Amino acid sequence: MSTRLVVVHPDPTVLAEAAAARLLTRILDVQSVRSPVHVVLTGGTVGIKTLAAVAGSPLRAAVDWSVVHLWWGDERFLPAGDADRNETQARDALLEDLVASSGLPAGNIHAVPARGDGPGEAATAEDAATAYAAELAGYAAGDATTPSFDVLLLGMGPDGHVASLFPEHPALGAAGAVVPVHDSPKPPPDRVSLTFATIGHAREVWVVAAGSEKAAQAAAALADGPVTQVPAVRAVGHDRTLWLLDAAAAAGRD
Ligand SMILES: O=C1O[C@H](COP(=O)(O)O)[C@@H](O)[C@H](O)[C@H]1O
Repeated sequence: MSTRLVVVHPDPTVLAEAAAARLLTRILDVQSVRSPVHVVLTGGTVGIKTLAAVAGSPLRAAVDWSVVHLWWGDERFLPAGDADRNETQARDALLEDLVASSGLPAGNIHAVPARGDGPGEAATAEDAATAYAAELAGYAAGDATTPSFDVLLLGMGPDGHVASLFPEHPALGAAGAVVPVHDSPKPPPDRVSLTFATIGHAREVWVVAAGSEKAAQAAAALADGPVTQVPAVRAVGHDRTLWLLDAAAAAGRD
């Protein structure tokens, strides 16, 4: 049975530091029993702040990064290196440093293909979704279509979206592992996202969110509101779901 825990931190900086410490400890714990370790990263304010906190943590030296594989829950379908790509922000905050100084193989970074016509790039969000799904399938066991992610991090927007699964959007009900998303209400309009089926296949899902603008939707999700209005309600891990909030984002709860 899946369990849920809500942890509230005083402010976004403490939240990011605590999430980073928790993430590094989770990787270490998993490495004690199996390898490789599969982690899904998120974009967004707290997601990137968490990666910056990992970069500055002494605990990162305890991890064997050579067996850690990094994925994304969603991506903005933009050219490689675009500052708005979740991949670009994660590389700048942490990943380039891990490759340069901590033994993370560049090949363990599994980004969603960028928009373009070069090697490894995709002409459409559909092509990017197909390629990303194939990459995921290559690391899946048995009949699964994706790895059993050890941790899947998700930010949450003020509208309650997670990954690129927005309220009232057809992608909410998408089948398969990965879905191309068009007409996103938050720019850019074209995106690629894991589906809820894939998110639910993760052993642990952690939702990280800060700020008073998130309070109403965090409360609605924790009160099991309708997925069409508050997609974050479907952010549930197979074994465990963690909600890591700052006090402002937690303030809407009873
Ligand atoms: O566009 C996105 O937004 C969400 C949340 O971002 P935030 O800045 O409000 O924290 C993020 O989780 C998602 O990965 C990203 O593509």
